[in-house]
Amino acid sequence: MPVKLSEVFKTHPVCLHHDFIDLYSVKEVPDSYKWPQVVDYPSDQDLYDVESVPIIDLMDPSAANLVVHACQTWGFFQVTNHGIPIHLLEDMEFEGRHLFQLPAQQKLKAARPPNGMSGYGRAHISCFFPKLMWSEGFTIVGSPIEQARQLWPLGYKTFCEVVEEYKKEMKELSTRLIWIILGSLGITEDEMSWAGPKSKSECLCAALHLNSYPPCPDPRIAMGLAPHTDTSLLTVLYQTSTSGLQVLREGGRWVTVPPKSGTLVVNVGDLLQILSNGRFRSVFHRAVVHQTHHRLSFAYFFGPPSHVQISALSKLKDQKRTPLYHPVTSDEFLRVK
Ligand SMILES: C=C1C[C@]23C[C@H]1CC[C@H]2[C@@]12CCC[C@@](C)(C(=O)O1)[C@H]2[C@@H]3C(=O)O
Ligand SMILES: O=C(O)CCC(=O)C(=O)O
Ligand SMILES: [Fe+2]
Repeated sequence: MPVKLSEVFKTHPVCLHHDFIDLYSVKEVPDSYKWPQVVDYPSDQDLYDVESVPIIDLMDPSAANLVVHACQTWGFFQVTNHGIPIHLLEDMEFEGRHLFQLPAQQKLKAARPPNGMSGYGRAHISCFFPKLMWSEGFTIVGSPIEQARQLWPLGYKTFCEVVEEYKKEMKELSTRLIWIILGSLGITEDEMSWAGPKSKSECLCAALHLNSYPPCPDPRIAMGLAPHTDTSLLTVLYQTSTSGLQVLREGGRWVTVPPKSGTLVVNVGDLLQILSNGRFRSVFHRAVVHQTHHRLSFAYFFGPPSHVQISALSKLKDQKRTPLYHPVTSDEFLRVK
């Protein structure tokens, strides 16, 4: 049964108004936010971790090989020389802080409706966990104007301009990265025209999600964003200078991805795992919080058009590998997930 993305969360509405707590004003972590076993939150030690997520210079002649290797071994990598102007990252950070610093009552005016995708609210996965997460989010699917108008009836223009520019640049970078990866599998643009640079922007499914993690009185017992994998082909993440993103390694160890100015984090999503028949892995990650710093991150989820069925690429099947997953559209997949 085909289902729209917006309908997926309908039966699990994340209703904010009933039990809304303004995380910026609480002095102690309430019981509903206490998680067991959030032990290894980032310490200085983690920043010198023996193993770390690869950092790849996209101008390096061997960048393509490094990207493919990172997708196979980590499912995560950081990129430098990615072509996104630093001033745009700074502007986005400024606009993000501007948004989340608004009074709670103002932010709630742009609350995501129970059956919607866009707007202010808790993480969409929140309803699947027994405890609440120490974060707030703002999801943008399509134009941000409607929600931005609720937040700033007179001054919404700059926010929208910066967001539109950011989305445009993110789409270009994601397209470039996905073609590095597909190219390595021997896939040509004719075989997958929907992912090609010439494909119309409205064809592709993309969502921009702004995460905000307010300072937390006791980060050892709170969880910013619970362990999850992303429902995308690729995700491109900008994180501000406070660390918090952690990636799960074999053996259950969480490795921190240290923020580096001007660097972007890229990770493989579930749909690329399906498309690559398990060659590239969509890896669990989470975000922990900080006692004094307000951390932000912006995730751009790059996906196929919602009607396109994703299945193991035939070139990979030809190599006598049985398909590991059923063909699925992104909407169906999100519903099942
Ligand atoms: C296109 C997407 C991808 C979503 C749902 C929808 C809009 C917002 C995304 C996030 C953003 C925060 C983590 C996550 C796990 C969440 O709760 O909402 C993501 C989820 C997913 O990757 O599944
Ligand atoms: O805040 C972070 O670093 C992680 C965000 C994330 O995983 C997401 O938005 O999907
Ligand atoms: Fe994520």
